[in-house]
Amino acid sequence: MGSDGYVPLFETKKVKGSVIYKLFAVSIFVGICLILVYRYIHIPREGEGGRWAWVGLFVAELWFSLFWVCTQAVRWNRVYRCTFKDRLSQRYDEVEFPRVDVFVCTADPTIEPPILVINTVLSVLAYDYPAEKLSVYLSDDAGSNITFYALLEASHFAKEWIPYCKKFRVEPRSPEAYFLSISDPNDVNEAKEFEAIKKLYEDMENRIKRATKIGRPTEEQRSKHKGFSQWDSYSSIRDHDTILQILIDGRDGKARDIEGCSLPTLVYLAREKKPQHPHNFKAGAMNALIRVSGKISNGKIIHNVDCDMYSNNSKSVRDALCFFMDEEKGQEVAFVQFSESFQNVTKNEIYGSSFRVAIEVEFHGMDGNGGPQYIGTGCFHRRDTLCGRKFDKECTSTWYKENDPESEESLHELEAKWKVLASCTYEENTQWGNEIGLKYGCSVEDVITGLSIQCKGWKSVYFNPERKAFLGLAPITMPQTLVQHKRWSEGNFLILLSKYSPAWYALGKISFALQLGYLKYSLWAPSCFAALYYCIIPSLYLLKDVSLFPQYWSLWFIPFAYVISAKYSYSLVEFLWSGGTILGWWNEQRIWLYTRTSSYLFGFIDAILKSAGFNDEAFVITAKVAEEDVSERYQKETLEFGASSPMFTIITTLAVLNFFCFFGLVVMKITMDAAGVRYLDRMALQILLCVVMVLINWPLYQALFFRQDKGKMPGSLTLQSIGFALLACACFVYLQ
Ligand SMILES: O=c1ccn([C@@H]2O[C@H](COP(=O)(O)OP(=O)(O)O[C@H]3O[C@H](CO)[C@@H](O)[C@H](O)[C@H]3O)[C@@H](O)[C@H]2O)c(=O)[nH]1
Ligand SMILES: [Mn+2]
Repeated sequence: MGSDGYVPLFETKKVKGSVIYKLFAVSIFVGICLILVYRYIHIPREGEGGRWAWVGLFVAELWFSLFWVCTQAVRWNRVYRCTFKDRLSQRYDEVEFPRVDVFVCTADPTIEPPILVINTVLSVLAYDYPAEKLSVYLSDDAGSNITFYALLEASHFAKEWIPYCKKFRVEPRSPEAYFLSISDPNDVNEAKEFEAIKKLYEDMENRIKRATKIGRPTEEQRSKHKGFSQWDSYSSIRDHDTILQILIDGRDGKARDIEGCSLPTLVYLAREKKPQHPHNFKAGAMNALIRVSGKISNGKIIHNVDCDMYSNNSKSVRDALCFFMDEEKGQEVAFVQFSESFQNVTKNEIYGSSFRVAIEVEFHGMDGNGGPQYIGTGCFHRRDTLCGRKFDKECTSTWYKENDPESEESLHELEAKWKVLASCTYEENTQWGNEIGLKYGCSVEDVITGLSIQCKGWKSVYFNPERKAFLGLAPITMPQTLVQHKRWSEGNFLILLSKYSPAWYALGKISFALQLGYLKYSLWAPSCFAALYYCIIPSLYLLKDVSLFPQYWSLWFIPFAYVISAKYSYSLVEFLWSGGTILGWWNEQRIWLYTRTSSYLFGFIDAILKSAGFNDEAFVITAKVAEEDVSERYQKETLEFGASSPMFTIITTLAVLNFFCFFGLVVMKITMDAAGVRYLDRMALQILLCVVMVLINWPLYQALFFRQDKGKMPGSLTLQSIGFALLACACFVYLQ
């Protein structure tokens, strides 16, 4: 307790042992500098073999060093947060709590099945929060009547589900996840109710799945709600009017659950779409929700989740409020970003999609430097900062003084009146998508929006509780993983080129370390060149017998050996400390290689084309379902390739090329040539690099040459990669 009796609602702890870490980092830094010195003073003279290869390596190593500095910025000042929810409830009466508007976004009923969507919706509807203060909005960018039907079913089911959750303190409150986690309650009474609610859920699930299967709700189902009539004028996903339906009206005293308690508001919105109007993807959907919710409930807090990301802890709203409502430090907090975790990662995470180290380490580092990025889901915002308000020390917020939205008219009248807020033309000649709401024109709308908020003087908070607050779905195939990384690398690179560049615009507005933190992501895309160079050129030069690294008896060998071993052992330790496995770490290195050499290259090219005005923005949605055999292979941790793609051409060619370099020549030289041993001496690091490339690509060779299942590499790629690799080796050896 402070001297004036102030008791904080949250606590921030600095990480221990940071001095040791800093010393260690400095030692690596010295090693890196020595490597650069070595490269610089040993550049081969004009006419000597390998001069340009050497210069290229120098540039690549400079790039990696710069990148390494950015990765340090998110490790120096890590902080950890904890909240005191009991103090919150002691200090504030529930009537003093702010209204919270929850946004759930969905965009495609085939790859985001309605049953998944409503599980997420139900998990947030059942938050442990006063119902009168809670409103849930579903934005459906597909404007699908099946999703609407599913939400309608959910609105009925909620009347039983919410009281059940309260009575038995259910966790998690996504019905599907709950039923999966519990087989049978011990208590007899509870067991009865459990069976009953489970039956109710399963019946609903069957109805929804049937409707999904036939592609529309049945006539009988449609006749039960007037809202379906809005689909009469619907022509396609890209061409329909606004559909706005308030399914549960919390302001209406009649909306009660089976125990007679009031229910949260529940709204369905499909904004208007017309082929000639860009719709700006998720950012456009969020902005339409901000406006519509502003009229219906106008919560001071806006909380959003992706449709696959259910709430795993019913008290998360209270956690977030501990940050916003803290009298001393809450004033400066613009948003509270929760950690993003996934329900479907396997033990050794073959696609590296759990982002362990980012979640357990790097975001804590961003937090210590002024606040994490906004990552699009599992986040709580102040409504006014999202709408562009600048930070102002004098301005204190009183949370409970709500601006009551107008409410005399009937529901139907209101829906009709507010529809215009979600029309295509509403934003014309306004600052929406620019100074107000989420920003347009960038496929990581979340990150650029969060950055601009921080540049207005606000802080953000990262909260990573032990029991993960939100669980989503990570991609489960290689194409999905690569495409997702392409979208991210392209978006983050576009931010660097945009008005809100973390390098220029943010200068002086946020801390230097936070700038570096943002740069770490912005520089993903251009990193492709250094990575490509490093995994092609040294291997090819093995064929020419040209050494590009110091020989191992040389003193210059030491910094190389130290930096490589220190950096990788540290990265392994960090990964294990974050809860991963050794194999998981190895798999992550593979994904590191594949994303850098393919996704980031395409991300880079597309970003450049886009900023030159040649290319339209696109947002490829990650699929949340897969066929049975695909899921099975995923569970067995077998890489899934399937159809061919230009990205696969790159990664397979690289793999085969390294294999040729390794096998054809190194093996031959060492076994047949008497000078083989000497060769090994001179080329130790280069050979090591090539061997690691071959080892890490092992599963790829299997997919290319040995596997028979549907998830293997298509045969055309086998031929293509051999052809390209042979051509590259031949050109290199004979033409140069
Ligand atoms: O036109 C669109 C496209 C997408 N979405 C929704 O946006 C969410 C995220 O899309 P997803 O395909 O799942 O992308 P991910 O790569 O998994 O998402 C991460 O990266 C995105 C930015 O690239 C962020 O928006 C997300 O919040 C973040 O989880 C989903 O709920 C979609 O339904 C829309 O509402 N409208
Ligand atoms: Mn997703």
